[in-house]
Amino acid sequence: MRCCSPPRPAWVPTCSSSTRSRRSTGPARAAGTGAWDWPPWRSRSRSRQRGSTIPAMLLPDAVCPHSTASPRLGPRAAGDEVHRRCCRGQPRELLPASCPGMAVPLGEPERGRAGRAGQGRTERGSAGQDGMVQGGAGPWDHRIIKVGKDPQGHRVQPAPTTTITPNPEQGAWLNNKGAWLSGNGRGLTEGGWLIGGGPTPRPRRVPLTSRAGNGGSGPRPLHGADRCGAQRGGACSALLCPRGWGGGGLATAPRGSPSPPPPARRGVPPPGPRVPRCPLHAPCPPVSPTSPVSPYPPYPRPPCPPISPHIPPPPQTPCPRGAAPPHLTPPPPPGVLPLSQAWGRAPRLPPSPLPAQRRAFSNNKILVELDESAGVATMKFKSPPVNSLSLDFLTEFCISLEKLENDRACRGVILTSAVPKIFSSGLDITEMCGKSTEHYAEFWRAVQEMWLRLYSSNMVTVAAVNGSSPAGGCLIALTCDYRIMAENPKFSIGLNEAQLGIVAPFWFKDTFVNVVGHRVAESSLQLGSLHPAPEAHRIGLVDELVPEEKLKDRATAVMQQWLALPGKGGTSWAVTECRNGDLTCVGGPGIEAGSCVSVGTGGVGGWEVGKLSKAVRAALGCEGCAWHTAGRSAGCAGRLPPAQLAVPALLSRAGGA
Ligand SMILES: CCC/C=C/C(=O)SCCNC(=O)CCNC(=O)[C@H](O)C(C)(C)COP(=O)([O-])OP(=O)([O-])OC[C@H]1O[C@@H](n2cnc3c(N)ncnc32)[C@H](O)[C@@H]1OP(=O)([O-])[O-]
Repeated sequence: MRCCSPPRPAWVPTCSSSTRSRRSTGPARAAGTGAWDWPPWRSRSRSRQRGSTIPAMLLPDAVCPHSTASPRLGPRAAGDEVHRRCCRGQPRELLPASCPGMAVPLGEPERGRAGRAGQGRTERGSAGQDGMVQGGAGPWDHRIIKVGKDPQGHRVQPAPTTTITPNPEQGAWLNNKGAWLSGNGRGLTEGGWLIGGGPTPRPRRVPLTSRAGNGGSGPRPLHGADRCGAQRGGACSALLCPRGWGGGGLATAPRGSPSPPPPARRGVPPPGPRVPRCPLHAPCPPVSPTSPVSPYPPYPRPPCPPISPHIPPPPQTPCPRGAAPPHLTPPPPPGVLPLSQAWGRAPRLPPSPLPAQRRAFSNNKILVELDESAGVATMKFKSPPVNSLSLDFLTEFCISLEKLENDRACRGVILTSAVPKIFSSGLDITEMCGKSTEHYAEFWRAVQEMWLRLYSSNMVTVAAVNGSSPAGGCLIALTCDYRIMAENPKFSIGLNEAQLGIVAPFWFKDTFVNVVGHRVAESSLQLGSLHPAPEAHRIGLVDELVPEEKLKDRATAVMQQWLALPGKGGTSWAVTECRNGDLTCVGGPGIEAGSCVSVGTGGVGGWEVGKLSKAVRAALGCEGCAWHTAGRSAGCAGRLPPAQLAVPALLSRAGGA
């Protein structure tokens, strides 16, 4: 603990009276009382300033209580020692009168020597100047009075005395406020003012061994070594050391001596200890706990956590991307678990097939259901009571068929009825009587358009006849590629126009002949027969009979069979287009587009060229075509002459069938 250290004003000089007493000549204002003639600029003359100290001998010589702590030492020595330790740095007037240190001079007085003008440099030994460095009694007690000159040498108003404290451990200087001081090469500065001392150590100023090499073999003689504070009993101070470590700056350090410490930055402690600073003297004593070494208490660092010798593995987290599908993961070797099981994760199931995408659209007459995965559409007639082929029905039929034609996902169409026991009753009789001519023309164009579109469709067409199908209904079934009829004797099918007193158009007849043959067709057409399902199957009017409940599945199976053939739907016939009365083959499997050119004017119906005679094919100019279907455009259908006249006329022009 520190004793005798009451607080004092910062500007009050410390213990300077005793150090000045020996050489001062001026009278003391309050001799024996400890009063000070201070500050010096208040004195009338400089001589009075220099003599305004109280001789230490005049201080009361009492017994310091600290002297009892050192029985080995005498009263004076003990008091000196105690004062050095405990009472240093305190003004005399604040010390107790009983302290023997009051009667003990605190070391040799160090008077500043006037520096050269303009440099602000002060050196010891020049008493009576502004700068004054006073060697303290202890290693940390060095008092410096501001020189009263700015770094440019101009005389300025002196500032209060500043007490600096060297910190050998940290290699820096502290003022009495605990702030770090810096040096400018000519002395320590504080706030830009030179506060005394000689040149302070510069950064990395290596001992001048090179100078020794230039001027001699050994180190240069010490300059002012007798004034070294360490030799006087105190520790070496860089400021007071005559060897240049802050004091004289003229000596050369011996070889191998440690480098001088870099100048401490204000507020930034230099790294690492710097003792000893003087290579000639003993290391500075350890810092006394009572010394104002560092204003900052040691920062209590928290203890480091114990290091466990075993570092547990990180927790296993499932891979966000998951494992590869099983079908892509090679099977592990025998006896080795797959990674999915080793990681405790269930294997990923194979990707399920895409759900069947179904689309449906309907109108008032027809319901269309398209299975995109199968590429098959189902057209269900829903025009009760008998699915008669009215103008509206035919129009809706053509629109729905065209939609499916343009849909690349559709490759086949199954035609069936949503009306029980009735597939279609044929042409709507009400459309053919009591109407205008324009209506008749429109109706017949619609009938021909329906037939042409269905006959020339690139899609596979399968008729699932699930009810009676007379006349026009039979034509729809005959136009399809395949006919499956419900095995019900009550359901009948055929061209019965003769029973109505009308003649079936030639394209009705030709389509019928193409299916059942000429003789059967001739007999059936002449009689207008309706053939029950078994008979229709027997004459070849339908391809097969199946129970009604299996009609849909059978139609689907037949469709898959057809779709499995090469080419879309396995169509093997060409399509021609009628332009200005000419039939032009627009292409087909194995047939070059434009290779077939028709003859004559006027429209014709459709034929399968293979079914035509050689003369007809020669007349059409398409002998090279194995299969030929004519007529597709509406304009062609509009100019289509009556079938009864068209075919004979064409055949007669070609030279007869
Ligand atoms: C160049 C010309 C080419 C011509 C081609 C053709 O297709 S010509 C066409 C040749 N087509 C035919 O000859 C078909 C003849 N019809 C039949 O054979 C039967 O009606 C059936 C077997 C289709 C259904 O028998 P079922 O017992 O289940 O039924 P149901 O008999 O009780 O009749 C119910 C209702 O439907 C009515 N209606 C029927 N058909 C048509 C029609 N086509 N139209 C309009 N309406 C028709 C019928 O009048 C009745 O109406 P109502 O009196 O209730 O107001």
